[in-house]
Amino acid sequence: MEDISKGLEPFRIPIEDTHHLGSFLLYITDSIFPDGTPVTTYEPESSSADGESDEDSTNETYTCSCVANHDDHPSVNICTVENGATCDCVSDFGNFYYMPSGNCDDHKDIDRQLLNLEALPERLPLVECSPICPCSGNCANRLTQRGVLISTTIRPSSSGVGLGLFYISTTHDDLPQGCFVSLYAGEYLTTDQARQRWSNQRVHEEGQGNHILSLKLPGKTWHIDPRFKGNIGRFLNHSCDPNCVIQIVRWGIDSLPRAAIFTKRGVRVGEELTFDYANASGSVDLAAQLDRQNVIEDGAGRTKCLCGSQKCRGWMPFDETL
Ligand SMILES: C[S@@+](CC[C@H](N)C(=O)[O-])C[C@H]1O[C@@H](n2cnc3c(N)ncnc32)[C@H](O)[C@@H]1O
Repeated sequence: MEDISKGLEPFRIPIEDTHHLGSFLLYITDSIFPDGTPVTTYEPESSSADGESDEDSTNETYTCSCVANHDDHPSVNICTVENGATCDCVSDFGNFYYMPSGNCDDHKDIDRQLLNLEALPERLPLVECSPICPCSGNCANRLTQRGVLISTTIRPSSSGVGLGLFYISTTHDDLPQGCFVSLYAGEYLTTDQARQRWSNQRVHEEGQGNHILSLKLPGKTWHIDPRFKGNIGRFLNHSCDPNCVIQIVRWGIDSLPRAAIFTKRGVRVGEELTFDYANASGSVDLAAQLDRQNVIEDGAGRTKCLCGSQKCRGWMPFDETL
């Protein structure tokens, strides 16, 4: 079977059905701007082109001095909670990753880190050491920068909603809660660009589905569109009772927010990985709001949800700003 990542991820990601890839053109491991520039090159400005204020802006690049501590902490995992006082990133923003005792899935040679979801205050973005921090690439505060380290495959979803992403393993070990699955990588769009794409698609490609994930942060919304260029994140279907959750993560405080997918409970071998599309900002607010409104009575213009869970709200969440 073909590896959808074409060797770009640490392990092969077989795809069982290449005939239903729709508009998908290119596998990328991290997001890009529509002109192909990597989002790692983003430099915040005091005001943005689409007129929204950018509260995240700063004129100073945040620098981490972890390298100064290499002598005291020769271990590669220098940026841990235990060594937090010696790492600017960890002392300022915390490190919510921990190493469980024992192995947790098929790649037993990997030191698997997990996210402590219970300890993380809701909506708080994770801040990892940045790719240019002088600590080593093996630093314990860079979990989402290492690619997809669990075994997955893409195959038709049993709920009949096209392709989906499934956890596979030869060892029959469940994935534990807090396991990093992948980023939701795609093209970063302004709100105007996202609206334009969505309206074009509705006119010319009806039925192809909406892949745009909107990250609503205070004062700023970023849209990630993996329809043409993306990673395995684009194959996770929506469930009203999902086994994964989206968590906002920054690779350095002044970087763009990325969307990272983590398991929110244990996942059995063969299970499809899903998240709640209403949860894209890392918050339970919208999902709770949809429950209160009982959107089942008001489905105009929405897609019927086929997640099949007992908690199904009836309709797919829809971003009204698009
Ligand atoms: C991000 S894609 C997910 C992957 C998609 N199934 C595929 O084959 O490419 C999102 C689209 O999948 C479909 N979808 C995902 N979850 C669904 C659900 N619970 N009910 C109905 N359609 C769903 C919708 O068409 C949605 O716009």
